Amino acid sequence: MATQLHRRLNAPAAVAVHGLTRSFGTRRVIDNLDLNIQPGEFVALLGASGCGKSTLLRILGDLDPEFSGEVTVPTRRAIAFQAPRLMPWKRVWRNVLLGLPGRPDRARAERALDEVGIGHRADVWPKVLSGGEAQRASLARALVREPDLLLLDEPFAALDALTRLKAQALVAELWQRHGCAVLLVTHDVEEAILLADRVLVMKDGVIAHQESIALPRPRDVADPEFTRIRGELLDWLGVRQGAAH
Ligand SMILES: Nc1ncnc2c1ncn2[C@@H]1O[C@H](COP(=O)(O)OP(=O)(O)OP(=O)(O)O)[C@@H](O)[C@H]1O
Repeated sequence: MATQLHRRLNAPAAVAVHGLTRSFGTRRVIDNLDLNIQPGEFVALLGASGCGKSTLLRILGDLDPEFSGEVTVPTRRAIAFQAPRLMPWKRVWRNVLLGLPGRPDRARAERALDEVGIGHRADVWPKVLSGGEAQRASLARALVREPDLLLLDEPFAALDALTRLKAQALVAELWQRHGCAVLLVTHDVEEAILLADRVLVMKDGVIAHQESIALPRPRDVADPEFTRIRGELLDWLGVRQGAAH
C-alpha cells in the first residue's frame, strides 16, 4: 500500500505535485507524476478512460490519502463532480452551505446561487431542479468556499448539448471573475481547448503531453490554430482517424 510521505497544505494559491504515485493492488495508476499549476491558471486534463484522471483529482481534493510523493495544494479548494451530489433532504440553499462551519448564512448561499443564475431556486428541494440547475447548484456549493483551486471532474458530461454550452460559458465567466486556478477533467477535446490556458494529456500514469493554448477568448472552433491543436491532442489520445503517428 502506498504511504503518504509529504503533504503541505498551507501553500500559496498554486499546485505543486512531485513524484506522485498511487497504486490499486499491484497496478500503479499514477506513476511518479509531476504537475504544477499557477495561481489563477485554467488547466484541462484529458486522457483515456481509466488512466487515472479522477484518481489524481481526488488526491488533490484531499479525498484520497493513500499516495506517495509530494502534493502541495492551496488550503482553500473545492471540488465538483459529474453528478451534482446534492442532499435530497436539504433545500438548495442549505446544500450550498453543506460542510461549512458556523451558523448557516442564507445570504451567502443566495449570493452564490445568484452568481450561477439560480437564485430563484434557493428554497426548492433538489429533486425539482433540472440537470443543468442541479449542476449550477453544485458549482455554487464550490464557489461559496471562495476557493483558490477549483477541481472539476467532468462537470458537464451528463448535460445535453445546449445546457452544456451554457455551463461551459458560465464556468469561463466564473473563473475570470474569481481568478481561482481550475483543474478540469474532461473527455471533450474541444471543451478543453475552448476553456483552458493549458491542456494536459495523461497516459501511463504521468502527464505525457501538454499544450499551451494562446488563442484569444472567446475561442473559435473554426480557427485554424484551434484545429491544429485539436489534431495534436487527438493524436496524443490515439483517437484521430487516419492520422499517422
Ligand atoms: N478505489 C479503487 N479501488 C480499486 N481500483 C480503483 C479505485 N479507484 C480507481 N481505481 C482504478 O484506477 C484506474 C483509474 O481510475 P480513474 O477513475 O482515476 O480513471 P479516469 O481516468 O478518471 O477514468 P474515466 O475517464 O473513465 O472517468 C481504473 O482502472 C480504476 O478501476
